Amino acid sequence: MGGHIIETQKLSKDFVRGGRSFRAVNEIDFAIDEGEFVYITGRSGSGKTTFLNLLAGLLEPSSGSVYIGGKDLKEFDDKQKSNYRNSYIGYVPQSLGTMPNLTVLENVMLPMSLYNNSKEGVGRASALLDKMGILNLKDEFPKSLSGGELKRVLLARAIMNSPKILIADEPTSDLDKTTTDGIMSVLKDINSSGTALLIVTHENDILVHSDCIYNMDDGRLVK
Ligand SMILES: Nc1ncnc2c1ncn2[C@@H]1O[C@H](COP(=O)(O)OP(=O)(O)OP(=O)(O)O)[C@@H](O)[C@H]1O
Repeated sequence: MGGHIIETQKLSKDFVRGGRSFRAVNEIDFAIDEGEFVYITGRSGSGKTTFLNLLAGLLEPSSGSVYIGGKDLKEFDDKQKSNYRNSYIGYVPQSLGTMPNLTVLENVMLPMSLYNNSKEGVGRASALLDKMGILNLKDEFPKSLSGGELKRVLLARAIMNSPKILIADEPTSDLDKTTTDGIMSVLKDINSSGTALLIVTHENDILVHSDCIYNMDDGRLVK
C-alpha cells in the first residue's frame, strides 16, 4: 500500500437488477504507479466504467478498498475527497458533459476556478486548448461543438490541475482516425511529463506505447 498512486484490494461492487444482486466488479487487486500508462479493454457490460467510478470515489465499494497514497478512500472526509477529485486525479467519464452555459475556455478553467479565479488559469486553459487543436473554439458554447471537439474540451479540463493520474473512459470512441491520433498524441505528451494514465478503450489500434494492458472479463481484471 506504499508508493502506488492508486491501489485496490479485493475491490467489489454489487448491483441489483430485476430483484437479483450481481457482482459488476469482482475482487479486483490493482495498482498503478507514477508515470505508468495502463489500458483496460473488455466487452460492453464487463464492469470497466463501474471500476473507474469506484477509483474516482463516485461509487462506494460493496466490499474491499481503494487506497490513495496508502490511505483508504473510505476514510477520507468530504474535503479530502473533493481535493482528491479536483487535483489528485483528472477523470474524463464516458458520458458526462460540459456545462452548457459556460464557454469552452470557462469549462476548461472550471476545476481551477473552484479554488481561485486567478488569471494564470486563462493562460493554462488556453495552452491546453491549443495543444488539443481547438483554441479557435475557446469562446464558443458546447452546444455548437462536435463530439470529438467536446471530448478534447473534457480532456483539457481533466488535466487543468496537473493531476498525478488521468483516468479516461473511452476518450477516442466514435472519433475519426486523425482526431484519435491527435488525442493520443496529447495523452502521450501528458504521460511523458509524468502523469500516469489509465484508459478504458474498445479500440485495439490505440493500444500502443502502453506499459500494461488489462482485460476486464465479467468483473474480473486480468493482465
Ligand atoms: N447503477 C447500476 N445499477 C444496476 N446495474 C448497473 C448499474 N451500473 C452499471 N450496471 C450494470 O453493471 C454491469 C457493468 O457495467 P459497466 O458500465 O461497468 O460496464 P462497461 O464495461 O463499462 O460497459 P461499456 O463498455 O458498455 O461501457 C452492466 O451489466 C451494467 O448494466
